[in-house]
Amino acid sequence: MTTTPAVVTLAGLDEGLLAPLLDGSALAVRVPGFVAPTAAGHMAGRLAAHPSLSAYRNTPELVRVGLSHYETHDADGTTNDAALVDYLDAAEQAMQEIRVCCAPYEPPLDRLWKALDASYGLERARIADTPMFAGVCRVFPEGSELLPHNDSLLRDAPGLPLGRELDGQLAANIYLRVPERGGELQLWDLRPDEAQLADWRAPASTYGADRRLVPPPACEIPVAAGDLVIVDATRLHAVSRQERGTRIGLSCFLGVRRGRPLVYWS
Ligand SMILES: O=C(O)CCC(=O)C(=O)O
Ligand SMILES: [Fe+2]
Repeated sequence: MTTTPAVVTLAGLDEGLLAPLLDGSALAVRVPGFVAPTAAGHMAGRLAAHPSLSAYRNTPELVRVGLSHYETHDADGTTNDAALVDYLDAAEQAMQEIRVCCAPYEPPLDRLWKALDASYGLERARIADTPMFAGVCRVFPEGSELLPHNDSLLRDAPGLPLGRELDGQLAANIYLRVPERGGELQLWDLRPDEAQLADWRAPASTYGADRRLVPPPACEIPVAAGDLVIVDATRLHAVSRQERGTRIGLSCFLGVRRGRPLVYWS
């Protein structure tokens, strides 16, 4: 078995930002201090007080501002048509409201998207002709965690043509507030297939693996407020328990299509 060097740290958004992930030579790319601490604190405070802050429709332990496409599925994987309509209808307004929470600072995901567009080409993912929502704000309350899982649009939304166009799926996270203890991003050098994931599935979870069954992670990134971290979402990853305090971040997926612009959504 070959091992992948864990984390590439960059001083800023350089041209080759995604190269170590696209060529599979690293598990994560990280830009420490992508958002200044004062700005990150301001955004976290505004987002944590947002009136729409609520739990995922299908994963009650996750709390967010903005809807994730993942929430438009029922437990058996079928699309919930009403949830999909709600998701698409709410997209523009939710993106605007998150930008308002960032003001007077430039919304950090907009800054990332601009840089990726300049380097690789980037467009909003669409369902039929309607742009998808992008840039969910996730709040991890004290005591919460994200079990080991991976993300694949093709698996999670088999009816969506976009899933079949993707050659890869990355996840970008910008951390705005981190707990005093816990909340590390855990990464595995593993791309488990569906049979393996089914064997590992935690009994009470709709999405994640039982930590006692999976091998120890290849690395743990102790994230700091203001950091940008991008990972290959198709590899196993998790967030350790927030032992004390909450963790707040902005997140989107980046779809990789050979010879075509990247696409982004949440
Ligand atoms: O919040 C994080 O650090 C990672 C969350 C995650 O699972 C993802 O972005 O796909
Ligand atoms: Fe994930």
